Amino acid sequence: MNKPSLSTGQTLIRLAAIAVVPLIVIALFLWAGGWLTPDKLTSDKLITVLQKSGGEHPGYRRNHAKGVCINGSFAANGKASVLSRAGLFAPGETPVIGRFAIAGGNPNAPDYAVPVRSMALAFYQKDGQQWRTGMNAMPMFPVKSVEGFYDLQIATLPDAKTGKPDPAKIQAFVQKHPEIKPFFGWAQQYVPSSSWASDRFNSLNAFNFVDQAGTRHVVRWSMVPHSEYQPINAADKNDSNFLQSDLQQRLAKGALQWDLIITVADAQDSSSDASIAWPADRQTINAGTLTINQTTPQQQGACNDINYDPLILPEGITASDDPILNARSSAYAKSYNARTREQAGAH
Ligand code: HEM
Repeated sequence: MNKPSLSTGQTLIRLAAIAVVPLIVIALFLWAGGWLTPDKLTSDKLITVLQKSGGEHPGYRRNHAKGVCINGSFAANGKASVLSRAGLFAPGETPVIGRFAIAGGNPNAPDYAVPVRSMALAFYQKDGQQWRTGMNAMPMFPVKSVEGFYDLQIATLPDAKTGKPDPAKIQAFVQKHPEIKPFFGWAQQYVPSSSWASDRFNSLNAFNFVDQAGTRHVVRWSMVPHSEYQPINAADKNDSNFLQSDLQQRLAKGALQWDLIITVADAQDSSSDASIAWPADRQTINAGTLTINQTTPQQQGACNDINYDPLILPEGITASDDPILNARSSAYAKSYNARTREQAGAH
């Protein structure tokens, strides 16, 4: 049976419908590639600005580039199980592979030149799930947004003429991101310790702990050192790797320990703004003790192949609404892909 032929109008409508499909596909590609939103802060932009600030160092992390691997275990006392059903909080031991580092993208920076230090940990639960966390030795993050982080890198880039950050740019930054004032106040009076062993490391970002009943608790956490604080001294400045030397000397004498302290938010505490420290009177729970007994150079150590993505979480811990968490996750993946590709010799 012959089909009735289409009128010119019907043919045009059908052709237009067919053309719409590839146009939608092209638009989706442009959108996914960021061409429709050139001002959007992508992980590429974050990594590029970190490289501008720390320099190009193929094979190294794009931030916290200088560090060492560490090994040990976490002994849980069971007390944090009221907040989270994650396996690692039940009484018992969980092996840990971690990393100490100093902030910044320069793997050759002298240890004394960088006041901010970090501890990153991967906990390996019996059920195969992992908890990865990166903590910094500061009480609050300088900024509350990803844009703030990006702007801060730009504002603190050295001026071509003076070799130092331009005070006018810093002033303009503070006007746009006034939340940085408490951080500057802290930094002005802060005297770094003479050892990673005596640093207190803080999650800064908030997360949710989820208990057996499915109830969420907004928390932050800290690793609080057993070793006593000693301020950095003149002799430390003679050794550009004094933190690594100190760590080796201490571990030769015995293991180092920290308590994992969980801080529970009150209703008025922000879960999305890491630039605000929560008041000191908040409920805390000591979840157990971290013991570190071994260190290895990062290039040969197990931590080299670990991306301490803060969103790798076991059942019982979930991300908060802090927008910095997603940005961290995607920037760390970019950095990880770049450095492992470079280490494999494929530039
Ligand atoms: C938008 C904000 C941030 C960006 C773009 C960013 C970016 C990065 C990048 C690219 C790395 C290197 C990752 C790798 O190659 O494995 C890194 C490392 C690190 N960051 Fe961030 N970061 C941000 C915020 C934070 C915050 C809020 C903390 C809070 C504690 C933090 C703690 C750390 C730590 C501890 C490391 C070292 C991890 C390790 O030893 O492997 N960062 N960051």
